[in-house]
Parts: sequence; C-alpha cells; structure tokens
Amino acid sequence: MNSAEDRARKDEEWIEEEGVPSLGEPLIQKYLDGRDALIEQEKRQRSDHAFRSTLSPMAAEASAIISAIRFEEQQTLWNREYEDNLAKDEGIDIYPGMMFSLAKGRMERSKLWQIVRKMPKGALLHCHLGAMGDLDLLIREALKTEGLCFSSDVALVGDEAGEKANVRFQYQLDVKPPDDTQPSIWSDSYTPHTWLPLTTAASTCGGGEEGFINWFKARVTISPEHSLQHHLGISEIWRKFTSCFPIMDSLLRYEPLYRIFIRNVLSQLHEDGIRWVDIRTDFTNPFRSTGCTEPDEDHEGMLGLLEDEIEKFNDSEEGKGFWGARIIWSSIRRFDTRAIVEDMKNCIRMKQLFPELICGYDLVGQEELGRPLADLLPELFWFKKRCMEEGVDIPFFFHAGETLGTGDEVDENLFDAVLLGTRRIGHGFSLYKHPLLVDMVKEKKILIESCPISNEVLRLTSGILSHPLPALLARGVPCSLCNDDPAMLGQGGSGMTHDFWQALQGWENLGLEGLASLAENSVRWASFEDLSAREWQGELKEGAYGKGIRAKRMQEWAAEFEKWCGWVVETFGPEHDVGTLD
Ligand SMILES: O=c1[nH]cnc2c1ncn2[C@@H]1O[C@H](CO)[C@@H](O)[C@H]1O
Repeated sequence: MNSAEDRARKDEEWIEEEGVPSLGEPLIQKYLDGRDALIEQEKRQRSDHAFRSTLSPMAAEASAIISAIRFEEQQTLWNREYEDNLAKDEGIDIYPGMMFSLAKGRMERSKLWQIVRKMPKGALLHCHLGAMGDLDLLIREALKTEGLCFSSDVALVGDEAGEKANVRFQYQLDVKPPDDTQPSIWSDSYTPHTWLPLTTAASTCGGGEEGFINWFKARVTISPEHSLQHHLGISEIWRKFTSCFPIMDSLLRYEPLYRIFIRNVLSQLHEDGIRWVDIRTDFTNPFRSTGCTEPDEDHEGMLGLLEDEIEKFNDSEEGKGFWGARIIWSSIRRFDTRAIVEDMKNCIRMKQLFPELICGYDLVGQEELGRPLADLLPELFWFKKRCMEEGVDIPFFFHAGETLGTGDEVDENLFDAVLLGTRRIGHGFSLYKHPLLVDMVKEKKILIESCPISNEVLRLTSGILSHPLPALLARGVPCSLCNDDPAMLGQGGSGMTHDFWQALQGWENLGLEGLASLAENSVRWASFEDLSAREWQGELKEGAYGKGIRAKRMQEWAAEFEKWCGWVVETFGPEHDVGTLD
C-alpha cells in the first residue's frame, strides 16, 4: 500500500474513532431532507414556478440537454485550464459569467449560442429605436443615398475632435458638387457647419471610405474598452452614450434611409425569434421627407412611414409569422415643462391619427440627470386630463429604478411609477431593495422589463453574476428580458440572443424553464391592442386561456416553443446522453 492510501485509511479510522458521523447517517440524512424541502419551498415563490410545474415531456428533455451543454461548456469553453487561448492571447482570465464585452466573441462560438439564437423569444418590450439595426448596412446605404451630406461643428483634426465633435448627416438639395478646391472636413481649413456631400467626407477620410465607416461606427457605439472602465462611473459612460443618439437620428430620420432602417430592424428581430416589439422612440430630432431640405413640420409623415413599413413587412414573405410592432411615445425627461407639455400634445395628436401604432407613453434619458417622476407630476396629471378630454387612453410604461441610488429621488421614481399606474417598469434595477414595492408590483401585475447587458455596459453592474434580476425572479416578480440599445451597447444589430444567453449561462437556477418563462411573460405583457386598465388586468390574469389576441399569441408562442424543443432534442440529443442527469 502506498503512503497516500495508507494515510487516507488512517484518517478514516481516526475520524471514526472520534465519532464524526458519515453523510449517510440518519441524523445527517434527516437534516438534508429538511434542507432540500426548504429549498423546494423557496422555489415555489419563484415567478417561473407555475411554468416549471407544467412543462411538457419534450420541453423537459430539451431542458436537460441544454443543462448538459451548458455544464459541458463551463468545463471546456469557459475553463482556463482546459482552453486558455484567450488567457494567453489577451492576458485575461476566462470563466462562466465573465463580463459581456470580454465574453462576446467566445459566446457566439458556443453551442449554447446556436440553440438560444433559434429560441422563440416572444416579444421585445424594451428597446430604443435609434439604437437598433445593422450599422454597417445603414452607413453603406447612406453613402448610396443621393443628396445626403455631412457636417461638423469643428474641423475633424486630432483625436479629441474626431471623438467628440458634433457631427451630423442631412439631406441637402443645393450642396455644391465636390471639387478639389473645397477644404476637407478632416483639415484645419474646414469651415465649421459647412455641408459636404457624404461621399466626399467619406472618401477624404484617412483610410478612405472604409476608414470613414469604422470611424462612424466608433462614434455611435460604446467600445468594449470603454464599457469595461467601471471605475469611471455612470455619468461618464452616459455622456458618450447620449452623444450617439443625435448622430444616429440625423442619419436615420431621412425618408429613404428610415424605410430601409425600419425594414432592417424588423427583419433582424424576426430572424432572432422575436415576433413582436413595443418600441420606444422620442420625437425630438427633425425628420425629412424624400428630397426635402426642410424638415417636416409635424410627425405625421414619419409615423405614417413607420406604420407603412411595419405593414409591408408583415405582409411580405420574409415577415411571415411576425406579429407586428407598436410605439411607446417617449419624451426626454430632462426637458422643461413647456417642452414636455408640447411633446405630450404631439403625442395625443398623433395617437388620434395613428391609434393602432401608438400604445403608450414614457420619459427617457439618464434618470440621474433628468427630472424625477415626482417633479413631473404636474405635467403627468395634465397629460392624463388632456387625454381624457381628447377621448384617448395612453397608458404609462415608465422607466424607473435604472440607478445605483438607494433611497434618493432617482431610486424613488419606482414609487411614482407604481402609484401612477405604470403597466410595466423599464429596468427596475433598484426594485429589489424595496420589499413593499416588490409586493405591490406583484399584486398589480406590473412586469419588469429587465435589460441585463445594458445595465452592465452602462455600469450599473459589473456582470451578469451580480445582476439583481435573479432576486426579483426568486421573489415572484414577473419579468422579461430585453436588449435596450443593442446596436449601440455592443450586442450589435437588434436581436436578444446575447441577453438570453447570458441569463442562461450566468444564473445557475434559471435553466430553460426560467428562460422560457421570461419569454412567455413578454407575450403576456405585450401591448398588442388598446385595452382599458380593467381589460388589461383581465387579460393578464387569463393569459393563454383568454379569448383575445393575447391568448392566441400566447398559444402560438407555446406551440413554437414546443416545436423548437423538438428541434433541440433531435439535433443535440444524440450527442448528450441526458439519461444520467437527475
Ligand atoms: O436605458 C435607457 N434608459 C433611459 N433612457 C434611455 C436608455 N436607452 C436609451 N435611452 C434614451 O432614449 C432616447 C432615444 O429615444 C435617448 O435620449 C436616450 O438617452
């Protein structure tokens, strides 16, 4: 007998002599039984409990396979001892649940990615229109768009100007055709605010047109390096984030590009397994119709186009199976009373003209720097009164609690959102700190639109592992997963696969059941049609058993989910013997 075995045997004898019980002894077994029962009891409080308890055999099998794949990839793809290429190449450690921007490339190569990509994700309930779409495609289309021009408030010379200048795109009818004597926007002789043909600005950029495209993308996205600098705080990253919107809007709010953009967003959503979207957009930046230098005077043209493009997509071959899209009208929360009330008036007017398109109202922008809901009470009460007078009902879908604040006026936005009757809460990041509100949110059936990657990139949390959503799920709060600003924050495009993937890989007790329950919630809480507060509550309660469009779509989602589970079992079952899993 070698010495190690000898020592182990001696240790065993010694342990027995000392009277330390073995795990198998009745006393410890009894403890373990009680422990298991306690864990089970807690699980019954989870918001996905009902979904878990009614899982079909096919879904249960798919879930077991997915758990096996997840575990296998934790041991291989996400294990630095097993595969330390990344650690070697980039000098960083790898582990399951690592920060999004560091994990992204590897995540997209995983088997779990292929699976989640195809998952029916229901509805996307929280996203901002100007921060979606394929940036490469959009800028290339812009370069082909006749009359599109480009300007800057300073010459684009040096890093500081390149990164911070207020640059804009705009259609211009009478801009001089390019000639060699015109000073380049990339030289000191450029006169600020002069419009140049976009193609000229692009071709004169260092690196030519491709160089320009890369520069543009850097101006409207948060880079991985930037998002990782958590020590610089929230306002610092929001300054960069906020600067992306006017640039993007100036590009997108021109009819020919707007049409391409809307089609592109819808197509990317559908391809990602998303069937419906409630989109937030603000109406601050001007919109121009084809061939017009002057902006539209109101929002009728822009909303008409939006409705038209949604309808066209729904009727197209590509859009087969897509349910549609509606708009949550969003005002900028830092604006003064006059600007907000003007915007509210526009919202009401447009609701009358486009009743099927507009489904709600919200206030957007960094919560810390904008006005708290309590400060906006006069405007909000005015809005409700005016809506009543005008015979329209525009429910609230407020952002609230997208903050690290505890007990300050920003954190307290959650109280007002609940008291003002919001149907869902955008983010609700700080909600877990409010036990009373947690109970009220459950009681009132308010869904939390959670955006884990956005929260990480905008520095509320350093990663999926420290995100508060699991705390809400455990407390029985209804939630859905959303992507917020996917083209700007790093996910790229419009889809939700990254957010779904991170939740699945990051949280041990979510599993396919939990993930699917989040998707099902998104269908249950989507704004398919106008409903009074009573009807809304009634439909939420009835879910898939109701009679309306919501019930029908919940059933459709369930059927699509079952089919997808069948695909998972068929495609990945043979490689993963789940018979050994408990
Ligand atoms: O996560 C978010 N929280 C609050 N506001 C946001 C978020 N993402 C984008 N916007 C805001 O939406 C407007 C465009 O409609 C922009 O002003 C942007 O600041």
